[in-house]
Amino acid sequence: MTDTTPVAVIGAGSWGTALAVLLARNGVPTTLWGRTAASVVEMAAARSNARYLPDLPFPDALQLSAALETTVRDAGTVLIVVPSHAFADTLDRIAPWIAPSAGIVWATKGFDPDSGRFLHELVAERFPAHPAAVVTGPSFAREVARGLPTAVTVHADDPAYAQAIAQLLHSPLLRAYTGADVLGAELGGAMKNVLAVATGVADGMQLGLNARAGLITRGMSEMLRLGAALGARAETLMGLSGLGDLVLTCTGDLSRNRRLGLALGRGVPIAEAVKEIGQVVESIVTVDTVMRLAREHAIELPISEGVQRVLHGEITPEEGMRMLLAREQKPEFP
Ligand SMILES: NC(=O)C1=CN([C@@H]2O[C@H](COP(=O)(O)OP(=O)(O)OC[C@H]3O[C@@H](n4cnc5c(N)ncnc54)[C@H](OP(=O)(O)O)[C@@H]3O)[C@@H](O)[C@H]2O)C=CC1
Ligand SMILES: O=C(CO)COP(=O)(O)O
Repeated sequence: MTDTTPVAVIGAGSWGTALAVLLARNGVPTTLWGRTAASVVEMAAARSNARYLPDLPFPDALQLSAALETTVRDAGTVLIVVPSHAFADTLDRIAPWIAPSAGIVWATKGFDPDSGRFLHELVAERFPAHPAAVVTGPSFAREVARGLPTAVTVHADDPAYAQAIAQLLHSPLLRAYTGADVLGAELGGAMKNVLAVATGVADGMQLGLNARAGLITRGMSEMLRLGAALGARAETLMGLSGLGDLVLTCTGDLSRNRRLGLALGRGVPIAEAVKEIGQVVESIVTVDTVMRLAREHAIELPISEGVQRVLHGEITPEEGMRMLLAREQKPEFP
């Protein structure tokens, strides 16, 4: 296995910054790249990311850069942590500079919104000869930044590569597990964002804890149904990348997707809610791909469909909840 270091973290938002700090604290030579030169200069001077992750001092060893070419050219691992809508473009931008032996790892959750494809499909098509892995699981950037105990999972077709990347991240307070189901790991991380909006809406409408638990469980069932049709392993979806992240995002108020749902459930217009959150809210684009995949495979996903219709302004949150409650009685497991 070729050297996985140094690591270039591409994307200086909350999660890219938290991962870069974690890696640097682990003694991994790491450079954090941000797309706006002025904010990189600010971060370098303040030794922190005031906009996305305030109060997290950067370790001395963490390097900052606004120069994509040199950052990528020198890297053994390019760790992409941009929002899903910028993922394909980021692959294009790193392509001229990436070393032939460097690996591509991503912590982005979602699909390519233009094509509706999985991110690993984009990576495999563009970089067939490079090792590749996805890092996912229940991990609020703010908690990782504070050094609170966290478990993530790294999936790759090549188990040795998953292990090598997990080794970089693993530390006394961050357990990094491994797996070989890239599709399943990506599906869980994408779908939980959509389902978090639904539980947020219910909580925003003060429908109670029973409703929340019912939505999480029936949401899990939607994840398993779509996963089975796409070839994901059920164990993956019941693990950190699926159930783990679903529980975190549906119940934790640090989640931006949950907060969007909470605001909608309280009657706040979507544009206002998104502006107030001020960070990426992946469900807004992810939901369309989830429903496209569901239709292609003739699978009913009533909760995800309700979220799609609410996010598109076709129905109100109240109508969405009424529709779910009015569905026919049926066995829990078909
Ligand atoms: N935050 C979290 O707790 C976790 C997030 N994730 C996932 O990580 C991904 C990134 O999220 P997160 O860091 O939270 O997002 P944030 O909203 O915190 O930050 C987004 C970052 O992406 C940058 N960005 C936006 N568009 C582009 C582009 N076209 N090219 C390069 N950079 C761009 C922004 O730059 P600028 O400021 O210049 O606009 C900003 O630095 C998402 O897919 C998310 O689901 C996964 C696990 C945990
Ligand atoms: O993916 C996350 C935690 O695992 C972050 O969730 P949000 O994007 O909803 O904030």
